[in-house]
Amino acid sequence: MGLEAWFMEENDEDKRLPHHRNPKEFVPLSNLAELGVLYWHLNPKDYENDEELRQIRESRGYNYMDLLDLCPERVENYEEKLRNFYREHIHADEEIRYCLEGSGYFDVRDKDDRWVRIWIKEGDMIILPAGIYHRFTLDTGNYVKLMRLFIGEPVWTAYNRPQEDHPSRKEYTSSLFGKKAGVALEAH
Ligand SMILES: CSCCC(=O)C(=O)O
Ligand SMILES: [Fe+2]
Repeated sequence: MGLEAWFMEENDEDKRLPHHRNPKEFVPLSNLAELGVLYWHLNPKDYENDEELRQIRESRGYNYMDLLDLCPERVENYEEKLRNFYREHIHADEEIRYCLEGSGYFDVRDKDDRWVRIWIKEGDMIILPAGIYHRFTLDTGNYVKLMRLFIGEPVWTAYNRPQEDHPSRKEYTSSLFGKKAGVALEAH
């Protein structure tokens, strides 16, 4: 069990297809952790009474919660939203998503700027750190229901790439590569 993630083959095929490389190149959870991506598997059937979810929310301060039922009937400007989700972007805050039904792909950039495709399914909860370049698409199942969590009043503002001067981006890259490297480069 666990989350599946892999290096993407970038081509013009439908973004909802898996885009595996040939041969497939899976990315272990430990590599995602190095990028600051956190993961839990929870029981989505009883999320209202889930003690594990309650503890995660409490320890990380996620007092805001809402549900995003990603289907044309329930979401205004559905096509436009999906297009925007798939534009490479960052946020000033963590992006916390818990999959209650369906599935989809979160793509994140690794240290070498390669796309890693993360397949989230029912019960998967992931946290993307502030400042990580990412995007989202449905898979060929065409449906997902997500819980969104946040600390305080939610801000979903997306800053499209490039954002190298954005404070959250700078903080993220220095957490990845170490502050010393950044200082050494600036001294030149
Ligand atoms: C459908 S939730 C994931 C899309 C995304 O990256 C965002 O909401 O910022
Ligand atoms: Fe996002």
